[in-house]
Amino acid sequence: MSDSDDLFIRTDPIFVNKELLEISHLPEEGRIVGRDEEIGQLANAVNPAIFGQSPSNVLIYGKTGTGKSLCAKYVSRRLVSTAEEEGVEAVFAYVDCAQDTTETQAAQTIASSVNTDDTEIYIPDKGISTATYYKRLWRILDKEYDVALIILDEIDKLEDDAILMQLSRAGEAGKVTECKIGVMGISNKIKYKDRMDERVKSSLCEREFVFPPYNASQLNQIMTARSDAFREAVLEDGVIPRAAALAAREHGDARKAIDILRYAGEIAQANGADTVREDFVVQARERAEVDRFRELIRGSTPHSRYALQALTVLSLEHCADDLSHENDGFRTTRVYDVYEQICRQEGTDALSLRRVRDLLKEHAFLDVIEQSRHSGGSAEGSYTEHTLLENPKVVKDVLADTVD
Ligand SMILES: Nc1ncnc2c1ncn2[C@@H]1O[C@H](COP(=O)(O)OP(=O)(O)OP(=O)(O)O)[C@@H](O)[C@H]1O
Repeated sequence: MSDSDDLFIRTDPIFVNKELLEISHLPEEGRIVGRDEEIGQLANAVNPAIFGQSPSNVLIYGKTGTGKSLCAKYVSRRLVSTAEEEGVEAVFAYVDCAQDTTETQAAQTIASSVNTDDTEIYIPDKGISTATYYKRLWRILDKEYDVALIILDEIDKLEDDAILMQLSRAGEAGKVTECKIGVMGISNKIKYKDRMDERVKSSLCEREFVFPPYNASQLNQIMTARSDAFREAVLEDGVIPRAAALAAREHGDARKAIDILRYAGEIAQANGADTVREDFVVQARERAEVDRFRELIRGSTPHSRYALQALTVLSLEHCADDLSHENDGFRTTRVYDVYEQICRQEGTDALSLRRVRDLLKEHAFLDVIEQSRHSGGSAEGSYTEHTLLENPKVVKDVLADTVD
């Protein structure tokens, strides 16, 4: 090959604006689809901030990829700009509690994100006590703002409730006198609230919202709103409807629907195809599923993974027996027996049957497994069966890869 030959393709034949399909991409207002009602409700809860009054504390629940973080940030941004028009100084801070799991880290993140040059208050990355971070945070808030909204995303990942207690009581306790504080907690754990301290619960959960999974038509609109990521005429007509139908049937997760679309484009690229075809969507979906599953598992506790591993062991044995090709379920007590064996192998104490039942429920909530109630007749009463929704071999590999 001579130097005058082209070794590289000079323009991307498939994508023209691929950022629109990246995970980190935050859609603008016009691209948030199908969440008008939820956005309206959230806005209503924090609306008092515009009159300089306390916003309600809210807790947002919903499965992964249902737009919780997106809508919380969107409403907060709009609140800050509308408040400003009304002469109210508002601010919002976003904390990813999966990153900032300790009280100190979360307090540091909030303080540094609301800080301004004018305060002349210094918030170091580390090296000062939690109490000092709080003191500086309260001073900044009182000095600079009338209202502060604190978004705590993946709130269930916090080590304890300490910061929730501080934030929800700062006004009452007289630590902050000028600034009103509102907290927006976000979680995809249905059981999260049960773990909260009663006092925190009563102040933090003034309003609760559940974001439902997206249906096929909403996913279709979400993807269509980003189809300008592709070059003109590259996306074949059936691609988005197919991706939307698959994603809606499985989980209603917008992030994964968008991943499927991006992967389908990448597969077209890898195949040197001129267009993105419907059959690429099916391959893309498989890749997106493994990714999705890996992400769901990464955030879970060791015991939550052992419970899942137990169900995987049973499912694999069942496949090996080849009793039937049907995906049969396993009763909680059977899963629990295998879970206990796994705990012994791992050298850890098993949790109670009740806790393991809750862990399985969390997996069901996230569509990793499916639960069904059965009636065993008058002698036996009713019982629950658990079925793995993913391919057990994939689950096994992903679990084996996952370390804390
Ligand atoms: N209604 C929507 N319109 C447009 N894009 C959306 C919508 N909902 C979600 N998305 C896209 O999916 C991504 C994931 O959404 P988001 O982070 O809000 O989900 P989440 O419910 O907070 O999920 P998780 O619990 O996993 O954090 C967003 O960054 C956005 O790109």
